[in-house]
Amino acid sequence: MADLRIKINVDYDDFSLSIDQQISLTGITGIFGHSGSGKSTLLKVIAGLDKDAQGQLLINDTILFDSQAKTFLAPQQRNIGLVFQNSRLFPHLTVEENLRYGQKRKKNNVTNKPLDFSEIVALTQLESLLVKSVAQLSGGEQQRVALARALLAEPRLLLLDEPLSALDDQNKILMLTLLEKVQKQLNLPMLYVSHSLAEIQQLANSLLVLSSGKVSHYGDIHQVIHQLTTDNEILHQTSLSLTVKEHLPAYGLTSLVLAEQQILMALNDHLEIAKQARCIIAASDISVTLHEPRESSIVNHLQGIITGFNRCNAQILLTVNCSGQDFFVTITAWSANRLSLVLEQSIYIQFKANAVRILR
Ligand SMILES: Nc1ncnc2c1ncn2[C@@H]1O[C@H](COP(=O)(O)OP(=O)(O)OP(=O)(O)O)[C@@H](O)[C@H]1O
Repeated sequence: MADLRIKINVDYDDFSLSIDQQISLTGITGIFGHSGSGKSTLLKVIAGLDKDAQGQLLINDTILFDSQAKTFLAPQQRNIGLVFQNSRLFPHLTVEENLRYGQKRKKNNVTNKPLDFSEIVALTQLESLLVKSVAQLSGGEQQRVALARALLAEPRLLLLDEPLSALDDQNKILMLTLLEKVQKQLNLPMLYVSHSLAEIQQLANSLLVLSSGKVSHYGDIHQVIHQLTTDNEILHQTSLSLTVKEHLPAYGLTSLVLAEQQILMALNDHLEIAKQARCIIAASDISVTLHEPRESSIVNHLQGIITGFNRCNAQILLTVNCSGQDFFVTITAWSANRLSLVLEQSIYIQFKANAVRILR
């Protein structure tokens, strides 16, 4: 397993980026932060596009730069691919010519099996566009060309900086599906920058959060989302991956496994049985009861223990552990008083099937 070791400082007139973090290069790592938090600057340093950074950057034992030792690998020597918001394609060339250019940038010392041109063209759905000039393509098509061109250079790491921001909703979904497929099929680690947490949640396995040029959180995506929820930094929510058990079309439901309990969601028969489904449940969509609500139309009621009790303005954010999974629930201080809720108390949480939102 590859690791990216980042120990860098970048000083601009009004902004400093200071990062000391080791990132595991597996799957997709989301890089999230508000505008101006330093996301693009970090990607530029990794790509070798910022020569003024101080410190060290390594992938395993390979030094990408070490300012003290005056070592600096040029961008084309790093074997790192880039896809930006507005892809920089050659407008006077056809799609195929743009892609062949990507292929020429391939380094010889790659360890992965060589990629087949037509395999990448098929994967990125560009077969029918090869002879077109890129100037004739839509924004979504151009982004797919940019992705294919980056892949054909056979990078060991792919950096994506807001690759969807210029696309409409339909093209965003297409591109997200494509990126997930590409990542799995080529086993290519990706760093995916976005200021949209919703976008990152659909793709990433791990999450790095930047705040004013520093890393505020890093780790498994669900754990970091839970941390951001308890820190009141995002809309309170439970983020989880569950195994799909069965579809119940007669009832309009799909069931998911939560240890010895189950969660029912609105029927989604696109989900594959026995595969993991990633979902979120807004804390405001869950309520608590002291006894199991057997005579309610609400389909989900899970037994759990209150493990967290945080006041947040006039609301209480409860953490309730059900079968080893933390759920977040917002209730009013009035309800907390009326039910005399305390830490370690055994209660039930309840939520409708429609409250379970599937991300992928
Ligand atoms: N070359 C530069 N010289 C001086 N300041 C810069 C330079 N590049 C970026 N900055 C500043 O560094 C800060 C971080 O910029 P950066 O583009 O990394 O943020 P970001 O998190 O990617 O933001 P956004 O989501 O808006 O793209 C900003 O305040 C920006 O103005």
